[in-house]
Amino acid sequence: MTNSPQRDYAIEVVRKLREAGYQSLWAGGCVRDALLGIAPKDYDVATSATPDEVRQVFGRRRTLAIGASFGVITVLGPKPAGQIEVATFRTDGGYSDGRHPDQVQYSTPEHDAQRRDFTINGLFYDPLSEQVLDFVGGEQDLKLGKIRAIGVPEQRIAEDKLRMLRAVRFASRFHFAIDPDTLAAIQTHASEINQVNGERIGSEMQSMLLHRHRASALALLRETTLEPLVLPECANYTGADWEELQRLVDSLSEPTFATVLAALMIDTPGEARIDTIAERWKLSNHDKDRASWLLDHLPLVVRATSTPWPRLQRVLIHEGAAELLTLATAKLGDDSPEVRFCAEKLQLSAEELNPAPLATGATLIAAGMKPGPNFGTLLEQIRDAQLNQQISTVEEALAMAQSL
Ligand SMILES: Nc1ccn([C@@H]2O[C@H](COP(=O)(O)OP(=O)(O)OP(=O)(O)O)[C@@H](O)[C@H]2O)c(=O)n1
Repeated sequence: MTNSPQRDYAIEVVRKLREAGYQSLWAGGCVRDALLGIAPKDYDVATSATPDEVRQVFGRRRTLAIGASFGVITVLGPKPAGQIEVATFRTDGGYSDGRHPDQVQYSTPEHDAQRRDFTINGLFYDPLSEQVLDFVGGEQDLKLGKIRAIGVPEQRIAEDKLRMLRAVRFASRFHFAIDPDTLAAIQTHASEINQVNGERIGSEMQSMLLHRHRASALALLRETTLEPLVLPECANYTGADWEELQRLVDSLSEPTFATVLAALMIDTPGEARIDTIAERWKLSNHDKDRASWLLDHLPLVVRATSTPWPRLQRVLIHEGAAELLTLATAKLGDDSPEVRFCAEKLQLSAEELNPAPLATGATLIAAGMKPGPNFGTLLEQIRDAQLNQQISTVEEALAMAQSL
């Protein structure tokens, strides 16, 4: 694994705690990723030190205690290293809200591993001796390519129903299989995913769908029977339409979330299609508006070669144009005449593609025209004439305004 400031600091944190007499190890997702040869996006440290003791070791000014009631202290590293979450080994009590433990009891690495979701996420690693500590069979499952709940799958799901979607996310991300007992438990309890708040579901779906294995995620959502609950918009696709939807999302090249959403809704009729999902997942206005814009304007690109140029030009100068082209390319293929036409136009210089308007409201007022309700339409017509290269000077624009 290559060194990074974050990794170096995560080793340093383990060393400092060890020097102060506490047990300390890397834990969870970072161990899994490192063993898979993937650079972890963040490092979590688990320790026998209590939150107060962690703060003493690193100093109050270098720590944040936001998660202290769950045994988690954030240790702030030097700038490029970012921050490391240091969690005291714990056994969680019941989860009456399905998310937060009712009470937290400090414990040992063995017990701490048992409270985690899947075996591949239940591993510890000592970066000083380079030893893996595995109490749950996670190393074996990493080799076998298996997502297996730790202990009794029903219990792990009952503690946090979102784990059903996490299983799909990890299985699709790593191309792993969900172990039969874990899969059966998810199928039995799928309807309980409705108890999880929409925002958490949305953010889980976002990371699943942004990953390039998003087509496998869709197939797994169907297999686990979670699909009609989390993505009912796609649940009616069958046969060739279902195959086409998977092909389409698979062909998206490094899409934004809005682009994936638009792809998923491409054949869903109705004005409110994006609004419904946006409401359900509490999407940002940006994602919601952009996805709707993409769906509204895709037909213009699909007919690019017969769309009047100013109309298409308006679309291509919009800040969503690159995303629209990603969607159109996935739909039509990168050698389709329409996609090639738009891609070529996008290569034009900014001045050619988006020349400064010859006239604005202020230009018309300065020329003595009275502002009125028809000003907007007038300016649109002038802009169209300019983009069509029928006029090219302010004088011509004013003459046109006065003649309309
Ligand atoms: N519902 C959850 C969420 C998290 N965890 C545990 O907490 C660790 C960290 O969780 P998180 O950061 O959400 O996920 P990662 O496994 O780090 O995965 P990612 O790379 O997607 O962040 C997990 O590895 C797992 O051990 C869990 O048991 N149950």
